[in-house]
Amino acid sequence: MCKSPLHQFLAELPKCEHHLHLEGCLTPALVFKLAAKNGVALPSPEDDPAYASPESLAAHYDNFGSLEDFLQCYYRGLRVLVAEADFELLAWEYFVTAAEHGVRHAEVFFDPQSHTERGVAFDTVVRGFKAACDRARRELGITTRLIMCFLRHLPPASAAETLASAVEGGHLDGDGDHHDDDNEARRTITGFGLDSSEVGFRPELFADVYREAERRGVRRTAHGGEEGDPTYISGALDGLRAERIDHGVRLVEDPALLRRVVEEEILLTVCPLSNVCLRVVEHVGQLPIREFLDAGVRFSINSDDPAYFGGYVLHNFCAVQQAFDFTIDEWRLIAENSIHGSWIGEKRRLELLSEVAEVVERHR
Ligand SMILES: Nc1ncnc2[nH]cnc12
Ligand SMILES: [Zn+2]
Repeated sequence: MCKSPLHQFLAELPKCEHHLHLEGCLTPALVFKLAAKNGVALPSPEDDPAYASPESLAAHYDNFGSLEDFLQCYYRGLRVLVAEADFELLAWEYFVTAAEHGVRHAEVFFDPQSHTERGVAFDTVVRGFKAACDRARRELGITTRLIMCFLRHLPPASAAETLASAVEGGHLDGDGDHHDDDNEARRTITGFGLDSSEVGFRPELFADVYREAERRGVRRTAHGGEEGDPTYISGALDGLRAERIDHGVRLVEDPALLRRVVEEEILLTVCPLSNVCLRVVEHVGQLPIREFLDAGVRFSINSDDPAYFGGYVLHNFCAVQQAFDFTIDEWRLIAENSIHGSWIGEKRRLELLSEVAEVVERHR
């Protein structure tokens, strides 16, 4: 996958993934398979030549002009997801690949409104994803958390309805002790996120649903500083009391805010290949990853929408290594920070830290 002498070390390094949209794991092969199973008509190749075959669809995925351009393609593909089993299969395929890439803990996003808007029941989506999470724990030894995202291009009232569905289904029930793994695992939905089009859809619009999340002991993250300027990051920290920031690469433009992120130990969930595919930067070397490491900003490295952006998590680790040539000790720090930023209890945290220590010792 990469020519670095550290490749085997990177492959074995236990990873936590925090920024992964399950709907972003919809491969062209799965689009065609589920369309046939569910009798969903795909655009005809005359209308859209990309839909001629899984191969031509994959080629189309390689050429997005911006976040908005990508999101149109992402939402169009979702129509093939209909039954609980479809959501389970989508997530299961991701977990199998993630395990091959050394993922040991995965906190995964899903976008319920993109399904309920099409008439798919909220509980169908959650039950399917939950079944895959349970199977990942049993068969792959991966621990998981589900993070429900609100689509920021839809009105806050729609977010409030989605929150109500989660409450009614009992998916937020739990006693809020974040240090206890059993309590954490009992809540079907661990956290809330905020995604979709960023610029023009300020985080503060969603303050009410986030306040309710906090009241219920639900964890909070939000996309920010992907295309939006650093005020989208400070808006998420102040207006939503977000505990993590997804992407956050434009943080580097505001040194005072960067110092605050270091002091408050906010984790950034950085997605290098996504940032290149969506033209946030021209190449991975332009990302402020070295600056973040040197300044003490905590970050994890993630794949975002791997079916669309040409790689799963190890591909992202390799791209970072090719650009920045980190040492084993620097990678150890990155791995440990990603464990500290995970929404897990103390027992699992210690397990993951010792797995990292063991791999580091073996490769030193
Ligand atoms: N990279 C991204 N940014 C915002 N919303 C998304 N939804 C799926 N991927 C996304
Ligand atoms: Zn994302």
